[in-house]
Amino acid sequence: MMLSAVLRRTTPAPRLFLGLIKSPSLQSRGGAYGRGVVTGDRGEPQRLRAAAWVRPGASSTFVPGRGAATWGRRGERTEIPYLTAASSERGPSPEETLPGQDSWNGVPNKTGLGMWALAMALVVQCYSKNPSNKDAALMEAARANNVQEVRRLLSEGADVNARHKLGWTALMVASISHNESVVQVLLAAGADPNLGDEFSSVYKTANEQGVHSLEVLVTREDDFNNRLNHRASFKGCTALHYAVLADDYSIVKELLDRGANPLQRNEMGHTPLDYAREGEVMKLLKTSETKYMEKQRKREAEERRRFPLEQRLKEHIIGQESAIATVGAAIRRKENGWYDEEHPLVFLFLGSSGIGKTELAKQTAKYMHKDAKKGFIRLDMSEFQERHEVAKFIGSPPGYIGHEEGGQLTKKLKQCPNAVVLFDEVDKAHPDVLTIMLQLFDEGRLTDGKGKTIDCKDAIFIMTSNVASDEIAQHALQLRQEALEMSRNRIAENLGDVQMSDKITISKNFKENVIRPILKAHFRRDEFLGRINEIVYFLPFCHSELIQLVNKELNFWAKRAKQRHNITLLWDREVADVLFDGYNVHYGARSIKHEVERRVVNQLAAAYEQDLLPGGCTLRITVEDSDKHLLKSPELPSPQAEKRPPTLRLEIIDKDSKTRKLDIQAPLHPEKVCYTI
Ligand SMILES: Nc1ncnc2c1ncn2[C@@H]1O[C@H](COP(=O)(O)OP(=O)(O)OP(=O)(O)O)[C@@H](O)[C@H]1O
Repeated sequence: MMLSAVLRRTTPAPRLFLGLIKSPSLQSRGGAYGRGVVTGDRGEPQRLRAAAWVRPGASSTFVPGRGAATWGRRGERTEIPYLTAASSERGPSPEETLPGQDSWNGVPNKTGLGMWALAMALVVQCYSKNPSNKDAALMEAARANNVQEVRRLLSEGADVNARHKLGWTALMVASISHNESVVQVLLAAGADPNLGDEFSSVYKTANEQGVHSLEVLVTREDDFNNRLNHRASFKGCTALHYAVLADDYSIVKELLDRGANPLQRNEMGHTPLDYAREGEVMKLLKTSETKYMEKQRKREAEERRRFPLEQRLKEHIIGQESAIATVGAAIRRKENGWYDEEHPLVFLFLGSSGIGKTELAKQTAKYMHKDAKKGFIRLDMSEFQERHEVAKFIGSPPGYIGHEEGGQLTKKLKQCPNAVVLFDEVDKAHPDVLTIMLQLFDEGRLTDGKGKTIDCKDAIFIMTSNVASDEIAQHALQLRQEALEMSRNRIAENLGDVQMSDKITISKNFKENVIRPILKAHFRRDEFLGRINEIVYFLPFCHSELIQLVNKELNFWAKRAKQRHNITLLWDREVADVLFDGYNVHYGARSIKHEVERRVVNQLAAAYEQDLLPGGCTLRITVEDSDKHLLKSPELPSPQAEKRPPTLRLEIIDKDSKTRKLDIQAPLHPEKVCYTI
């Protein structure tokens, strides 16, 4: 079924025939489905190709050299220009017709057959025998099974993985054409057997590239063969897919031995095995799949051991160590097969705004899926507050508006049933939506508005909520304050080596006695809470984490300054202490981002606009009156701190290391005020 979908139908109508002319003395070979090939034996002429659509039953006469094709019925002629480049060769006389023309266009030219020829003929392309482009020549040699030429071109620097402008590689061409020796030479030269074809179908590729579909068809059929269905999509097909389509055992084996991935899917989601016929090739692919899976599993396990998930997450997320540890442990259980296969993993992320809940979900999706776009589904649950919005979630039933569109969740889950799904602000969702989610978490499947069931036991569901965030923040601040007090006392009592630790963990007691009742009151359903595998707590940032966040943000802008304006941006250590003052526990890391934009980036932009920043300069951010600035912890507001707020200034470091403060005019009062924030 699958195979026949990509192989051509046997009675196509209208038919296409092609003419390839190599020299004036013409011969023709009849081909299947009306394909005609005209070849010659004199000189080293240009190769010309022409194509025309002919309805079955029409007769045709091919008149090369005069720039016209004639399709006739009992001698009537309709002339269509088609061979503009033919004049470069000594052509046959205009009236010369092709021997065997009846067979090469595949239709009888006897009387009584109507010329309802829809004929459209055109010049497609003109190739010289020795194309200056080595990569194109390599493709040609691969197609023609010219091993020596392939070797020569490779030794002269042709790119073994170069693509035809329509998307395929020489290895794909050699694989579909049964050219085993060429396949061997290409693989030995480093051809990647796992590259996917960029060619989709004739019509789609023609559309995408803005080329006539006939030109695409002719080119494709020339390099591949005309048994492939030009309506089917070949995007993502590897050389192995093509070797399987050609049912060529030796080439399939060669490719597999050289690292071809038998599990690689094309864009339609099919592996090479899906196209295999019963027999040796199918057997070989089945055993290779099993071996490859085992190898892949070992490689991934090794990778995880060397570079654990927690470490990856910490590269992007500052603090939130216990959240990272909880998520990391659950995913490790799942990856190593220590989990309940009947249910998906469900997390509830709790904490105030801007402290990394969404970021952790995103990074988890990135880790789990190479295709981060499909592998991460995010739904803002505040869009599902009304009962009727359930339909938006899973799709409307038949007869209702939007039935055809499908649901926001179901549509995306269908594309990637093992995605990481983020339900943002789940507390805002209507109870009916929660009921559907409960079914999803419980059974690991979901039925959409069209009655189709999507199995998603392998998905990871993450809900976020700000419910109880004040309680969590207060509790964390209190714990931190207690820890700080204890440290201070120990210092006062001179107890020696005291480590001031910012790290705290929420007690089990607090979770059970404070958080659970709030959640229960909110979600009103024990079974809903019961289906959550892990409730993950996100805590407000401590001092050292805030300094890291400020530096992360400044680094981001320094990178931008370098990339966009070739400006090197440096800053004093105290700058971070000043900027972290902008932290607001209700907005989390976002408040730090805004503070950096307000106090640093605004100055940079104004200085740039006022032409104060020569290209390639080095800038430093400094703190004015830094000695008057007393450090304060965000969670411990101190009354004596900062009587006069410290300001940030930009200075240029000259080549002789001398510094010069920039006089940036405040944009609203350019004549008066100096810009310092
Ligand atoms: N712990 C963190 N480490 C690094 N960056 C962070 C952290 N927390 C937040 N950010 C940054 O702050 C911004 C907002 O974070 P995020 O979207 O994860 O917040 P959230 O906790 O999901 O908040 P909300 O509930 O408002 O959606 C993002 O740009 C993110 O990169």
